[in-house]
Amino acid sequence: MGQIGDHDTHGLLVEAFLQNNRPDHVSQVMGLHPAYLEMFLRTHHYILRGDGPLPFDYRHFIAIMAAGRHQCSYLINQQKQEFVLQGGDQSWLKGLNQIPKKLRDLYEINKILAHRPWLINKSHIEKLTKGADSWSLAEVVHAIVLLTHFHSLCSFVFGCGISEEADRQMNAEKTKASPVEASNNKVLSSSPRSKQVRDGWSEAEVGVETLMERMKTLSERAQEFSAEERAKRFERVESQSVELAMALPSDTPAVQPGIQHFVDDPAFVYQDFAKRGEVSEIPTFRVQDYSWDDHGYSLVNRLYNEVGNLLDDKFKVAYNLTYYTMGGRTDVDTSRFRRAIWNYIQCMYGIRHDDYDYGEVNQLLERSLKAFIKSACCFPERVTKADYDRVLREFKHSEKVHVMMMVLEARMQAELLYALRAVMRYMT
Ligand SMILES: CC(C)C[C@H](N)C(=O)O
Repeated sequence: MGQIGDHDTHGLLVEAFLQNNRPDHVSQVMGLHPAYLEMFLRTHHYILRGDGPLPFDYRHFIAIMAAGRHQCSYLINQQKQEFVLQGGDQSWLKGLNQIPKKLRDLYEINKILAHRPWLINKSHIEKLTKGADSWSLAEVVHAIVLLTHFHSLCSFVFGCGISEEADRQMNAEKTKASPVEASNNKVLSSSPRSKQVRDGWSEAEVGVETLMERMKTLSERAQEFSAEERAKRFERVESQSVELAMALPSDTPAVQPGIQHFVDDPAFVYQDFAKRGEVSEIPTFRVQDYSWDDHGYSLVNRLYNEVGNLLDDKFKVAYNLTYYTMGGRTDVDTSRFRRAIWNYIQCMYGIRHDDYDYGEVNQLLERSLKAFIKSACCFPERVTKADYDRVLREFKHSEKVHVMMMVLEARMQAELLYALRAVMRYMT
């Protein structure tokens, strides 16, 4: 009596979770776009807590492995708590060498999907589904959805400066410094870290006025180009993205001691699709041959009940959401700008929309914005709050968050397209 038994510890954890994590930082920031937040949370809760082939402890551990690819301690800690709440075996939290072989086997596609999704092929799926302790196809699809969801959520977390704010808040609580109000303003407040100005990031921005003029001109003279010209323009944007890498900070932070047991082969990182080198027989991924709408969506639905629908709703909101505003101006048709962002993101993963003129990407997205988007997508762990503050200066916070939300979704869709195509090829 009076002792805290296992059951009580469990109760305390539940309580702590409810108090500390709801609403968590991610929901607060996404709350700037309620229509999107709703779709996001529906999927998030369903894949972690809803009906599905994978046991709950597996789901949270997969989330931890995924967040580990970008060293996102914020998400890792959150998912560790949930893992414990679900009664997960705590010895797994000692690291990857303590987990069942079946989970360990997933690590290969975790790595590939996070950084070079074009490398996934049907043999990866085959390996998982054959032999002792193997995965069912439904389980593989559930795992793929979890992996891609958490990889891209890392982009959002770092891209919006959420992790720095969460860390600061934790430190403040530890040292009993002034209580940090978890308001949106605070979450997005400026960080003292990383004051240095990086090459290519500091270039003067063209500004909203010019951007609006360019969008207008583009819609007035809707030009038709030949298929070859369109392909060439795609390749140009792709190879320019390689040059952009020069301007990017190349310092991957060393993996923090607290999470390194969840990270294997941290040196495996994004490599430009255009520089895929020896494996260059890998062709550009053409959306006309395999698209979310026509192929991915139904495959997910078939193997993992309703999830195709949930993802579809989420992609649609992310792609179509608009307030017809731009940096304080109203009644603006922003669709060209938003499409340029979405297609640029997928271009970095070698995905081409055949009917799109990639020349628009260069007209509408300036170098500093491209560099920021590329960082947030491919190297989120390198993005600092200061980077967030420096880009898109004339835009509102909610608009920057809007861009990050597109980064999350376009990236997730890109990873999913490659993964699902591999599943489809394995099945046929
Ligand atoms: C990303 C933003 C420029 C989007 C814009 N505020 C819109 O409502 O469409």
